[in-house]
Amino acid sequence: MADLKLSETRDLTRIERIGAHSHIRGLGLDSALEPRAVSEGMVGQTSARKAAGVILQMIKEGRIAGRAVLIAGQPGTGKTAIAMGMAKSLGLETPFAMISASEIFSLEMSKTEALMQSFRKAIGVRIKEETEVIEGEVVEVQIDRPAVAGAALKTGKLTMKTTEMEGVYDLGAKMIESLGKEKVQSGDVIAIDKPSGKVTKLGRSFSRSRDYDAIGPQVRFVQCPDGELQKRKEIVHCVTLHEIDVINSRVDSVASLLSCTSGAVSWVSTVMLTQGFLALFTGDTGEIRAEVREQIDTKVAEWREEGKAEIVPGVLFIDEVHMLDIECFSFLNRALENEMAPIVVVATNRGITTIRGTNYKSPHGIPIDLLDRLLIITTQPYTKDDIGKILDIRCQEEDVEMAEEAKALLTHIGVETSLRYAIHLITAAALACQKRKGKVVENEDITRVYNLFLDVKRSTQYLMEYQEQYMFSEASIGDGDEDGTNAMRS
Ligand SMILES: Nc1ncnc2c1ncn2[C@@H]1O[C@H](COP(=O)(O)OP(=O)(O)OP(=O)(O)O)[C@@H](O)[C@H]1O
Repeated sequence: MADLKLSETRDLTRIERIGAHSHIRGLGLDSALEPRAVSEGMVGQTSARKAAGVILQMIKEGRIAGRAVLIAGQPGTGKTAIAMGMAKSLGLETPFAMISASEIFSLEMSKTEALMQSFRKAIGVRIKEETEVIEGEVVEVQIDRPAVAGAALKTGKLTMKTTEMEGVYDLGAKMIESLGKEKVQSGDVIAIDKPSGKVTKLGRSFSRSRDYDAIGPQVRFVQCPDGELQKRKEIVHCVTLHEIDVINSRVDSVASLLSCTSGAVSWVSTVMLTQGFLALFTGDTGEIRAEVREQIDTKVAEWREEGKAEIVPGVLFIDEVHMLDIECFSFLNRALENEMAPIVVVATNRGITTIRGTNYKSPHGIPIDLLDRLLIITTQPYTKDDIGKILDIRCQEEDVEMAEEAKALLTHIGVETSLRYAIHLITAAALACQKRKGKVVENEDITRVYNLFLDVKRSTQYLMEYQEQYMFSEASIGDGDEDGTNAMRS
């Protein structure tokens, strides 16, 4: 059964999924943070990209925390794309958490708990751990075979050397097994992690390179290490505060975390190793008790003081931020004051609107006091040229070959309707093309799908014409603006 599941997973992962933003590979800036016209999947929107680049630089330098940025702009002007670009440009070690504000309203946990979890997913902890390793060139592996099979456990001796010294170590059955697994022989340069006994083959010693007439391309030659055989080495683990929270609430043994003094750091890695990172993704997390978090924060603060850990403030992106209510906004205000807070990037396409949970209106539906804290970046509507280029990139991303004429028509549709609608038509037109056994998407395919699927303007127009036939229709013809969209909203 387990095997079956595994092979199913493999099959599934072979299918490459194309998401709305999969063509975005960064912000497309040069080293001076100047936006390139078309780069890393990004087109136009130069001033917003440049501003995002400055924020990114602040994050990378890691010195500031608790700043908040608002990306405001009309629908489909690339707010989420810019946030994705920021995420892609951050190194793997800087956490990036992304939520849509509506996600925090659930019956399973309170809104503020959901927000708190998102905050802590965006705060990284780089934990440094010292471990002892034995590193050197193997001179000899000598295994004493028991006279009678199975009579006693195998024992043996391992002789290792560096350029300066040589040492002999007694081997137990477990070590013999590890060395056997790695096929360790004399002339190999190996490292043995002392606490776990894990053997890593670093390569073959240069001094042995003449031993062979023919050497396979996979053989790696390394220098015989110098200095002591036994060394202390630093290992770095990167986890988020949320991951530490989850592990602790799972094993429910903060006590074990707290009881570790010198070995506190290795406690994290031991739990990671024994429970595995996968443990983090299974089942519901539920609410995490405040005292668990408090204790973890105290412990992390201690590690920081001892130089064993560093905080890496990441990015928390909250899309559709106008969906948060007044309680959440007040939570955000306070959470941003915390010295470990991540950079919070929020986005909205709303104008002046009601703050959820109140009767008051405010720009973007965000209370003025929070708004005052935000660095505001605006996105601008796209030019025809930009739309054409984005559609071109999307065609490449979706592996769709499109005739120049058809691209021009699609760009025109994008200008008249919306960029999103035009992007959606790419896949549909490619299917229409496939159906007529064509290889290249032509005008006829675009026209076909344009007539099959309505854009917002035509859909509204249709509603205005046939509203009597629909239930509970309240709009009268004169209600709307030119294209009737206001009437639809009302
Ligand atoms: N400058 C850009 N370069 C490349 N692709 C872009 C750019 N701007 C937007 N896109 C693409 O256009 C589509 C719509 O953009 P996006 O979802 O980022 O808009 P948005 O401003 O977040 O919209 P909304 O306000 O409706 O959430 C996405 O597929 C996005 O990747």
